[in-house]
Parts: sequence; structure tokens; C-alpha cells
Amino acid sequence: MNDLTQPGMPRTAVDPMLPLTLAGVGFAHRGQHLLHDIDLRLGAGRTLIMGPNGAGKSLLMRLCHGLLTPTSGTIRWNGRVPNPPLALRQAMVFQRPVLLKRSALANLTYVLAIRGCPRRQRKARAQAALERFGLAQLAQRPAPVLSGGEQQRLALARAWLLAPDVLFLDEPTSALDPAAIRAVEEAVDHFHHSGTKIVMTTHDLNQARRLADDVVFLNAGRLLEHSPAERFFAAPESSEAAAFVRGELPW
Ligand SMILES: Nc1ncnc2c1ncn2[C@@H]1O[C@H](COP(=O)(O)OP(=O)(O)OP(=O)(O)O)[C@@H](O)[C@H]1O
Repeated sequence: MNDLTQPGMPRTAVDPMLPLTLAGVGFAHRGQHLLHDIDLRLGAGRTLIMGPNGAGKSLLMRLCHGLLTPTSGTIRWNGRVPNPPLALRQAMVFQRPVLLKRSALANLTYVLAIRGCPRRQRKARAQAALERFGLAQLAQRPAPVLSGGEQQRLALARAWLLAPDVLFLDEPTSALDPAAIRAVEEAVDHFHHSGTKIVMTTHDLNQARRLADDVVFLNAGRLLEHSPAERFFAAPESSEAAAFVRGELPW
């Protein structure tokens, strides 16, 4: 199997994944309702999911990515129910990326191998990805000893090799210094400009202002607002979102 397209060239044009639509999606665990009746339609561009701690942002992303199954409602990708081929066209980067205890380079050649990339192409493609994300000098360094920012970029380089149509990022910069945050934001830009749909959570209002095309605002497991970013920041509809934008809702 050689399932990889060239990184930076999502297959959206030939076989669109989007829109992603959620209808009446809920998630309950041990009788506790954590997400309630979410209706949402996401098209292209950068969607930032915002809201206070415990609002359900990560849960919502995990449901969209297929790591969890809704206990009510439906999720559709351009009308299709989630299935393994559609899952392969998505990637997710976590706040603390899960990396192999091998070199940075080996983390990348491994993912190429399991996606069926011919052995002779793996090293060059992995090195190109390391270069793109500013990690070329660190190719032989074991991934566990990389700094937080470097690990994040390695996780992004790995996702880049998968050429995802959709990339989910769960608080990818929360523990990083300003230079590392900028590097991750540039990396997100690479994806965006190559046509990858971005769905990302952040607690950083300034980052959301820099990156967002549209904002999904959650509070206590409910979707209170989904608006173009400009409108969300200038004139939020709900009192909760207005307080949040003023920095008054607790994180
Ligand atoms: N797999 C799970 N099973 C049961 N409960 C969960 C699960 N994942 C999250 N929760 C609970 O659901 C609620 C929402 O969690 P979630 O991680 O989505 O919040 P969040 O908005 O991402 O918060 P934060 O900003 O703190 O990261 C929390 O109360 C959490 O404890």
C-alpha cells in the first residue's frame, strides 16, 4: 500500500472531506452529560475552539477525529459517516505529543513505513519534513530529550508527512515560550496554505485573533456560538463569550 499523497497536497479537490457536520451530538460518561446537543458545520479554513477549562473543547475534537464515539447525534464528513479511509486523511497533534523513543528522524521514517512509503524514499522525505519545521540539526537526537517546542514541531512534521486534509491541534502551544509559539504558528500556516483544514483549541486569545477564520465557543458542554473570527471578537453574541473575550471567565 502506498497511501501517501505528496505532503502539502491534500486530496480535498478530488474527494472533498468537508463540510464536517455535527447534528445533535452529545457525549455522556457514567451518566454525566459532558457535551449537549451540538449542531455545527465546519467548512474550509482555520477553526479555533475556545472556552473555559472543562468546557468540552478537547472532547469535541476527539469526537470529530473519531477517537471517541458520540452517545447521541451524528457526525458526517461531506455527508459520509466516519470510516477508516476517512480517518487516514486526518491527523491530530496533542498538547504533549506521543513520540517514539527513537531519533527525530526515525519517528518520521516509522510513520512513512507504516503508511506504505517505499523504503528508498523514506529518509529523504523525512529529512525534508525536518527541514521544513526547522529540525534538520536535530535529526539524530532522541525524541524524548527534545524540548517541548521541538517535540511539538516534530509532531507537526510527522503530521505533515501524512498530508492530512484535516489537522486537529489540541492546545499545541500551551507550554511553550514565545519563540516556540511563533514556530508552531508558522507550522500551522504551512498546513493552512497547503489547503489543510485546521481545527485547533487554544486558551490564548491573542493567538486566536492571529490565527482564526472562525471561532467555536463552548461553555459547560454547550455550543454557545460559532461565528467568523472578526465578529466573534468584535461583538460576541452570548454574555458568556463576551465575558470570555474580556478575560473575565475563568480559564
Ligand atoms: N474520555 C472521557 N471520559 C469521561 N470524562 C471525560 C473524558 N474526557 C473529558 N472528560 C470530562 O469532560 C469535561 C470536558 O473535558 P475537556 O477536556 O473536553 O475540556 P476542555 O474544554 O478541553 O478543558 P481544558 O481547557 O481544561 O483543556 C471535563 O469535566 C473532563 O473531566
